[in-house]
Amino acid sequence: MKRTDYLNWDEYFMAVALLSAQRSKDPSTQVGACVANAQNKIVGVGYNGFPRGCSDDELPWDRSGGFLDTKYPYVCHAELNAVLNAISTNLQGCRIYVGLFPCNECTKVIIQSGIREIIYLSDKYRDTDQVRASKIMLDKANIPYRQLKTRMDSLHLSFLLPEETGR
Ligand SMILES: O=c1ccn([C@H]2C[C@H](O)[C@@H](COP(=O)(O)O)O2)c(=O)[nH]1
Ligand SMILES: [Zn+2]
Repeated sequence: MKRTDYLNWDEYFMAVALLSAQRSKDPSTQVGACVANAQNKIVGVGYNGFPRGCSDDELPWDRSGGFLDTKYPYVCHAELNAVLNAISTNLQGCRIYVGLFPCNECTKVIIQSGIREIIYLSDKYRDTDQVRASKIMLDKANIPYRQLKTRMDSLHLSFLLPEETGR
């Protein structure tokens, strides 16, 4: 009998986004993104982090203070990295899976890249003007967005060998 508790495509790509987020050094919000094409192949992944060559130990991770003393002017958002890391610049018809609803700057990148759908988990910044602007642009551009509905609360990964766990 085949397994029935396997991940569906949406769960699989969101899990890849969440796994990618685990690479983020941001102490408060770790965001991951995964771009999948119409053939359900992963074509790009990313997470929020500082640009290449900008040391994680030298730039600030603070949320408050003078603008230049916070992470905000420096951090590359997960969606931007996923698009820039993609194996092709042509993302027409792709979907992007993100842990957090995209900000307005990421939304512009998503629209311009040709991505045709956004699937997200958290919308914790829904009351900000950035996310309001995202939704205005997405509605005008006819790009649907939906929150992932899943029967799963969590996913357990183990690095132990099967013989070590007795499974
Ligand atoms: O579209 C987005 C919006 C935000 N992020 C990243 C940028 C920051 O590293 C965190 C947000 O930090 P807070 O401390 O919650 O303000 O999320 C992103 O990758 N994509
Ligand atoms: Zn963003």
